[in-house]
Amino acid sequence: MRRIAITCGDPSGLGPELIEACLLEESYGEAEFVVFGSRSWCEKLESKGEGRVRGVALSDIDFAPGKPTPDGARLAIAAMEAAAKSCLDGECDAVVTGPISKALCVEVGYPFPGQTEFFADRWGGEPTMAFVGEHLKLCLATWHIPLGAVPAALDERTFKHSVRSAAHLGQRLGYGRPRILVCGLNPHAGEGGLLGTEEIDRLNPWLRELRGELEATIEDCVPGDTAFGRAMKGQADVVVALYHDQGLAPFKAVDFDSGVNVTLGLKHLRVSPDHGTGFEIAGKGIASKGSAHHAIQLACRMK
Ligand SMILES: NC(=O)c1ccc[n+]([C@@H]2O[C@H](COP(=O)([O-])OP(=O)(O)OC[C@H]3O[C@@H](n4cnc5c(N)ncnc54)[C@H](O)[C@@H]3O)[C@@H](O)[C@H]2O)c1
Ligand SMILES: N[C@H](C(=O)O)[C@H](O)COP(=O)(O)O
Repeated sequence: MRRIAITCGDPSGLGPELIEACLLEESYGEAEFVVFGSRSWCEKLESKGEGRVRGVALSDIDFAPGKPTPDGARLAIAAMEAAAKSCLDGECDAVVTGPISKALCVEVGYPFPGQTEFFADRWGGEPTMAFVGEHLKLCLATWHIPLGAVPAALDERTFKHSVRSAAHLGQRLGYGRPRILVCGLNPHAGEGGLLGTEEIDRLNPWLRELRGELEATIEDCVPGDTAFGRAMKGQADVVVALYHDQGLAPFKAVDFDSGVNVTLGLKHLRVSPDHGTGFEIAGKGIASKGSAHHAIQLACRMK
């Protein structure tokens, strides 16, 4: 039996209502859940959860949907802290996080650009930000850094780690020898050096070395503008994108409702819906619970 920790995320965002809808309307087999959030939310989920949900109340404030506050950001951080500890203490096996506002969290003293970096700090390990959707599986080589910093950040260790993570993700998802497409950094993967030389100078030689090491099929860098189309046609199992929007623009266009953000490489599994706080639609009953549902499902099943 798996026990899954679930954080509320920003209590004025979509997290609480979507987690509530999932836990009270969907079935997750034998799994049990520990939810971290406001007292009123925890008590409601615990009372309606038919013995499968335990609530850990971390604030007595009733937060209004769509009206984010510094206290809400503090609760979001406290929930992450308690959930991370629940895995370290052996009480829970994995964490599902509700979406937070990074900007608001930083305003109240949070020192990380996202939740991936928080869990890496608390649990240890070398994280990879990955996404699993109905149609696409994606690993990012770099994520929460300015675009201008990407070329320098793509050193041998970072680049190879992302491709190794893609091979590992493919294997965990059941592709025996995953086929991996790695996007080039430059338009047309450099067009033979005409549009940039990182592929020729560094990335393709590193891919050649990885071919000898990994149980995976890996081509030289492919143009980023066709990699995802090829994956959609079934020509690849996992795509590696070299920076945030190269991967997440196509991924969210195609798999927004089924997409799960998966943090690989840490001591425990952490997953999240692929959407953000959605403050403008919070509390209106119009948000889709698809991504949150898939995130909880994956946490229950992925070892
Ligand atoms: N895992 C996370 O913690 C996480 C992930 C992404 C973004 N964020 C944060 O969320 C905040 C808002 O970011 P954003 O506006 O770029 O992204 P967003 O995902 O919150 O919203 C993008 C668009 O999708 C819509 N949307 C979001 N979730 C939806 C759902 N479940 N059903 C239907 N429509 C939905 C929104 O209304 C909006 O139009 C930012 O502070 C960002 O940092 C957090
Ligand atoms: N980069 C993610 C996205 O756009 O969906 C998002 O910011 C969440 O990142 P963390 O899981 O690190 O919070």
